Amino acid sequence: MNDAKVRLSGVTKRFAGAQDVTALEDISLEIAESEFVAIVGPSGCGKSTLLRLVAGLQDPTSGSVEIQASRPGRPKTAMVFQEHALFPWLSVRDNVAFGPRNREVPRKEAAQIADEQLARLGLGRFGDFYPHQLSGGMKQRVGIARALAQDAEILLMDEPLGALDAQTRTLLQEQILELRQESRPTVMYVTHAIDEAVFLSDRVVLMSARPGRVRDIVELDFPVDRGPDLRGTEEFAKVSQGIWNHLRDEVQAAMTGGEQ
Ligand SMILES: Nc1ncnc2c1ncn2[C@@H]1O[C@H](COP(=O)(O)OP(=O)(O)OP(=O)(O)O)[C@@H](O)[C@H]1O
Repeated sequence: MNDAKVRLSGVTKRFAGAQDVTALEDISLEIAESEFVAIVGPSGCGKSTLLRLVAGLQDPTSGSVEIQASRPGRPKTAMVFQEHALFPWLSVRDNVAFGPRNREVPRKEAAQIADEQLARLGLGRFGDFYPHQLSGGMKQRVGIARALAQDAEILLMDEPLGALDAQTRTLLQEQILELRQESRPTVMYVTHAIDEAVFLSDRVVLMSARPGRVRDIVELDFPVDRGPDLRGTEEFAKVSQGIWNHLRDEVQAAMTGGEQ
């Protein structure tokens, strides 16, 4: 891929300690502009580590991570975490405006950006609220709005719906799909939920039990303008089952201790 937005080449990550842990081994992966790539794999296979390496929060032990910048000054990455990680002392609006304010966007403009992103997530009325006044699903939407407000080259989402109940999760999956259709961001999306990966993405990267390697990459043929009905189709069930069949051994290996 010549025009890769993200290029991971032979990335290995080891953590030194009483017991050395190889979290990731020889990961090579390219992600195109506007592509939505889901990453699934058993617990502990290094999915979060992978996102942290792309975010520049950690360095690979060997190999490289390159991000193609589209314009100077644009943040490379913005992260959405499983736990919303909002600042409790800031209003919802100020939480979302935090990224733009950090980039020295004037206060009024940053508030405007925040209000726009909150409106996109159906939270237009809640700008003056504080995080403790919101439900878990609303907080998570604020977390997503906050990441979107950073207008980063790549959106990194680490199990963003993992802590939510099934119904809220289903609704938020649909919201994320709409956001995707509106603005076509480049996304790396870690999830344990195979149906979520299939519903949202262009490709699903299947990882092995630790040390995490790319075991397979499944290309999905569903169009970007897919709707919620996709979930009820035979093809959706077939693809999801196929991914689970691939993953089952890895999940079992992780449960019995993996390689280390
Ligand atoms: N800072 C660290 N120091 C030492 N070991 C670490 C560190 N961060 C992660 N690890 C180890 O690296 C491995 C991969 O962790 P990581 O959190 O990336 O996995 P994961 O696939 O995201 O897991 P889960 O699905 O359970 O969230 C684990 O064995 C973990 O204990």
